[in-house]
Amino acid sequence: MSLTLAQLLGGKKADGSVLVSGLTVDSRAVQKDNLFVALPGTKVDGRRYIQDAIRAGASAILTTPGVKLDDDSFPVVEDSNPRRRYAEMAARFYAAQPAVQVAVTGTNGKTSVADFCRQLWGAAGHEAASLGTLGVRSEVYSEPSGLTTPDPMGLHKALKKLVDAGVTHAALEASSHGLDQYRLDGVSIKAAGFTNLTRDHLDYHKTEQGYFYAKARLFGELLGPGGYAVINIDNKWGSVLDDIAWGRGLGKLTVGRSDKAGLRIISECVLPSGQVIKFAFEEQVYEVELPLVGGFQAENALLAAGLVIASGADTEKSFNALSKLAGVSGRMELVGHTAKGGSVFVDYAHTPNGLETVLLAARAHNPTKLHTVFGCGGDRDKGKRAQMGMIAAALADYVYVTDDNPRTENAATIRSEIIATTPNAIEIGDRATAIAAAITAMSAGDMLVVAGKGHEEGQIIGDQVLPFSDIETVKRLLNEDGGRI
Ligand SMILES: CC(=O)N[C@H]1[C@@H](OP(=O)(O)OP(=O)(O)OC[C@H]2O[C@@H](n3ccc(=O)[nH]c3=O)[C@H](O)[C@@H]2O)O[C@H](CO)[C@@H](O)[C@@H]1O[C@H](C)C(=O)N[C@@H](C)C(=O)N[C@H](CCC(=O)O)C(=O)O
Ligand SMILES: Nc1ncnc2c1ncn2[C@@H]1O[C@H](COP(=O)(O)OP(=O)(O)OP(=O)(O)O)[C@@H](O)[C@H]1O
Ligand SMILES: N[C@H](CCC[C@H](N)C(=O)O)C(=O)O
Ligand SMILES: [Mg+2]
Repeated sequence: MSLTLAQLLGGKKADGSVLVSGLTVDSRAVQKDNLFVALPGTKVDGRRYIQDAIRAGASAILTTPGVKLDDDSFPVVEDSNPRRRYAEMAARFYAAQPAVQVAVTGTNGKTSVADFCRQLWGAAGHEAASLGTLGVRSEVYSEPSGLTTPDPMGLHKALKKLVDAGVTHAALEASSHGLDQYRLDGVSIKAAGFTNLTRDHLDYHKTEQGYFYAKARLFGELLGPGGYAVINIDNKWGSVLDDIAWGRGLGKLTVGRSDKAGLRIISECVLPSGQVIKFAFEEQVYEVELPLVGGFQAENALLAAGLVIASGADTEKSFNALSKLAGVSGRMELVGHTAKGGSVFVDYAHTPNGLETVLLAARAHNPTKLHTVFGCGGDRDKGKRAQMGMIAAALADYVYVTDDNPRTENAATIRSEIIATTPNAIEIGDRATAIAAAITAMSAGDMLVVAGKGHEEGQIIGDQVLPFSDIETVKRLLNEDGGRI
């Protein structure tokens, strides 16, 4: 499959004889007639590899203005924002996207909301997909993913595969890195969702404002005229996005517990493995039994309902389908019970607010004692560590500090940065041993939340990924303990 460079530029002036067989940002992956996108990176300058790419068979280059090539007749597209241009070109290259697409951003809850949208559309009879941390998921086509928001070529290739397989509705996760790097700028979005914004990724964005601006691009730039902004307004940043949406004349639906929310949670009644939620929408009050644990899951489920309704789904059917939602792997997932009668949950909380939220959700079930096992990822925002330690110390009765994905950092150093604020923590570096110690210590009526890795099936140590799953580890230990799954 090849297009001309002129076609990729959307009819803008360019040599119609230059053929492009694919696009890539990595000179090492260049194949014959590929367009190489030479990007100034955060670690190295991709523009240094232009000659390598030409030697490997590239037919054209996309890069920033002012780059001099050995052969000045070689086709070069200059753009002061090459990442955005790359995303637009990737969209033209694959030229197929599901007719109804929504994107969701926020620090916590993106994967859950995207998954719930897929399920709600599925219940309405649509062929639907979700794309994000859990990969590309649909009944007809699935693939694993490396990134929450994939690189534009990977993303548009997946969207085309979904369309070819018959998918008409898709929910995409928009990570702050993805938005900041314009990965989604070629995607047509009917509605955009916001869950919340709390501390994360300050290693990359530096300040909370910088982090917010990246997320705000979804509402301020990506969502086109006629689009719908579906915003949880319980968080202060939600109101700012609400103003942005108002200023741009976008459709708006606010969600949350606030009196001002258009889709408003009135109350929740906790059940052993779910909750009854009462909520109001357009002068009507609804009551639904939601088979998901935790108030935050009610917020995510209603945001998903808001997104599917804003993008055309039937209101009553969407609300009714909430009672059939399946939990998302590794998100407040009840894995089983110990022989003595304690319950064990696996959750993906990897931010201070995420950990606080799940521990409070667990507390709402009145456990006799609350235990938690967690660590923090290496090569990621270090400021989260002391905050997560403090939160665990305040909210759990027993805290086990263990390893998450140390990546290239020293695991013991990461643990010590957490333990600095949780002095009574039990430190056990080996994650399976830490989970085993917590399970052994549990009594009847206790709860354990194993946090941080959720659905993950590997532990990243150095540049190796070793097989490891919290869910499988808990199952194995509960079996050994004589408990039930
Ligand atoms: C920090 C970050 O987001 N980095 C992204 C960024 O890379 P970079 O600018 O740092 O790349 P670099 O290493 O400096 O290299 C610059 C350029 O030179 C190229 N290069 C490099 C060497 C060479 O020999 N030839 C060559 O062409 C590279 O391909 C690159 O295009 O741009 C690259 C594409 O050009 C992305 O692949 C890369 O994502 C990396 C893989 C990554 O790990 N990103 C993570 C942090 C991420 O995006 N995570 C979010 C999750 C966040 C959340 O959950 O909230 C996600 O969406 O998954
Ligand atoms: N609405 C919410 N408010 C606060 N915490 C939440 C909320 N939703 C999820 N969480 C917490 O965040 C964890 C991750 O949830 P989820 O995977 O849906 O988020 P995400 O935004 O996709 O995360 P990532 O940034 O890794 O892609 C959950 O396991 C839970 O601990
Ligand atoms: N998308 C998140 C995932 C974190 C998961 C946690 N297990 C870790 O490794 O820090 C990030 O890249 O920050
Ligand atoms: Mg996610």
